[in-house]
Amino acid sequence: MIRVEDLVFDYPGFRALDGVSFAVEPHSITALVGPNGAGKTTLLNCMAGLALPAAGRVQLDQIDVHRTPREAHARMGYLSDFFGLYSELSVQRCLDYRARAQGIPSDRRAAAVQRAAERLGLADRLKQRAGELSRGLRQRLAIAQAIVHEPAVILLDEPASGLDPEARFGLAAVLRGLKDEGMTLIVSSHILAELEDYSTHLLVLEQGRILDYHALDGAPAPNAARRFELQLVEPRADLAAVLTAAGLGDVRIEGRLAHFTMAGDAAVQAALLRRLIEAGLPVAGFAATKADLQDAYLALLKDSRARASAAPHVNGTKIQAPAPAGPVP
Ligand SMILES: Nc1ncnc2c1ncn2[C@@H]1O[C@H](COP(=O)(O)OP(=O)(O)OP(=O)(O)O)[C@@H](O)[C@H]1O
Repeated sequence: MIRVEDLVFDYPGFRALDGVSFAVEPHSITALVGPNGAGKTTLLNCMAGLALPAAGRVQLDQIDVHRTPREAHARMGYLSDFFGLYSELSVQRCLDYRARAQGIPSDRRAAAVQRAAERLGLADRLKQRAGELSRGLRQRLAIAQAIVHEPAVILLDEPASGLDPEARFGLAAVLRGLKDEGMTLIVSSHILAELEDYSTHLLVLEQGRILDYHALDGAPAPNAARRFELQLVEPRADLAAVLTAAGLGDVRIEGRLAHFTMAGDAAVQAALLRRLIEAGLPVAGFAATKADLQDAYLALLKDSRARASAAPHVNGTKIQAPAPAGPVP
């Protein structure tokens, strides 16, 4: 659906994207994460055709975004991290204005405005001025503007920034809803806890390069070790010994809770549970724990930085002048 190939983007004297390649599946939500300055906004700007890369290309279906940007924009919505709204216009006029800008014919415009407002939960605010809306509703209006032309893909740069927990929760539901209706979303954010709730893929960028890109909702590999939590009715002094004797890895005990890793399918889990009960442990609960996206992300960055500092030459983000030809003095 979207294919990014060997993308390189330079600001004067500074390489912000360095050989970025990935492909986005249709009807997915890709969480784009990375430290400040990693290149997320630059990547989204390139994907939206708003910044021209020094090398590489972005394709939306078969359309080259930089060669035929208008064609691409007809199928794409984009929300900048610093979006502006016409605060004196009503919600309806804001959406109508954007619908006109997108070239939606006049006989379809009112329906497009209504549909976008409904999708974002703004149908009862159409007469209200944009400047009177709360921050959360302004964010929704900005997204409604970005999807008024029913794009297949929407790129959102930090849509949750500045929102309170309730508004962020509402935004997550909106994004899930757009995906369920068939859109493909790429969302940059620093709020990993929420991304985990609605994203299907995670793309980690650091210093202009992809550090990791994987699906979040896929079933774990059959033999992959997973983390489990065991709850007892009351603490037991022999808990660690029983778990270690059962061959479990990375055993950690906190009162009546134990965490450990193990590989294996449901039959292996059932056998372990039977063994624990036969050992006399008062088991109150036993389940695989959800992977913590934030922990995984921080571990990834730590690992990458450790590798970078160990390497003799880090591929720096400063653009180096080519080495002069000829003998080295
Ligand atoms: N106009 C510019 N001129 C020079 N360098 C720039 C310019 N805009 C961004 N940069 C640099 O490019 C790098 C990538 O910036 P970008 O804004 O894409 O990162 P980001 O991951 O979106 O950061 P943040 O999470 O802070 O929004 C940063 O080091 C930034 O300082």
